Amino acid sequence: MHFTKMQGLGNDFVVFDGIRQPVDLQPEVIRAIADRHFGVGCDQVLLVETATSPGSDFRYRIFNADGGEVAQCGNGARCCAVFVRRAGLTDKGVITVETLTGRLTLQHRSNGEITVDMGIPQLAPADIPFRASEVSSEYLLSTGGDTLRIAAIGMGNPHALLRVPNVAEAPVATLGPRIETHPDFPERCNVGFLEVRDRGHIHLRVWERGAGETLACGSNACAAVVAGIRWGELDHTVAVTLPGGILQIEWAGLGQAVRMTGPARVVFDGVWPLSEADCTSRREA
Ligand SMILES: N[C@H](CCC[C@H](N)C(=O)O)C(=O)O
Repeated sequence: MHFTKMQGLGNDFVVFDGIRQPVDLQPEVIRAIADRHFGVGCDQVLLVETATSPGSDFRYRIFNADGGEVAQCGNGARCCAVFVRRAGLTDKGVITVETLTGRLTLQHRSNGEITVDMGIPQLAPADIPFRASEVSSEYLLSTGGDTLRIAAIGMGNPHALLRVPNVAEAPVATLGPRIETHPDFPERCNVGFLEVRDRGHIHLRVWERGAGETLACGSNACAAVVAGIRWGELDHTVAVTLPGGILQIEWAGLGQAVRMTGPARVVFDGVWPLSEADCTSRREA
C-alpha cells in the first residue's frame, strides 16, 4: 500500500489513499505502521475514502497509534486537505469531509495554511461523553487521592482540560494517562494542560488518547480555547502555542463552530510493507 508521511506542527501521520488502492487497516497493522522503531512511526494513521453521504467530498478515517479508530483529528484534517489536492483527487479550495460522527470543512488559504471548521463543541456530558449530572464549565475529578478541577469538552472526541501555572513543569507523563483512563470518561479522553498567558494566548501540552504526549493536538487546542472562554479567561480569538508550533483558534460562543487555522506538511512518500518478508522483520507479535 502506498502512503504519504505528513505532519501538522509535529503531530505526525501516515496517510493512505483508500480510493485508488485497496487498504486493509486491522488494529495490529495500524500498531505495526505506527511503531517508531519497527515500523514507519506516527501518532495516527489516516485513511481517505470515497464519501458515503451527499454533500461530502471524501470520507476521512482516523486511527490512533494503539490501533483504535476515533472520530476526530484536527491536525490530520489539515493534512487531509493537502493530501487530496497533491494526490490529484480534487482541485477544490474548500473541501468537505465526513468523519465517524460529523462533517468538517477544510479551506485552503492563500498563505498555504488550512482553516478547519471543527464543528460545534459538545458541552452536554452525555455527548462528550463524560459522567456528570449536568453541564458545567468546571468539574471535580478524583484520581490517586487528588481532586482536580477540569473542564470536559467534546470536539467529536472527548477532552479533559486542566489549568497549570507553567506547562513546562506540568505532570503530563504521570497525570495524562491517569486522566485518559479515568472511569468518568467511558471512552477515555485526550488531556490538555493549559497555561493562560493572556486573554489572546495560551500555552498547551497534550497527552493524547491512544498516542501519548504529542507535539500538537488540534482538537484539544480547540477544546482548550472553548474551556478558557467559558472560564471567562480568554477572548474569542486565541493563539495556542504547543511544543510543535502555533495554531489560531476562534470560537464565537455557544451554538457556534470552532475554527482552527494552521499548517500541514508532506514529509515523504512510501510503500507499506515492501514485502511479506519485510513484515516478519517487525517485532514478533
Ligand atoms: N488522539 C485523538 C485523535 C487524534 C487527535 C489529534 N491528533 C488532533 O490533532 O486533533 C483521540 O483519540 O481522540
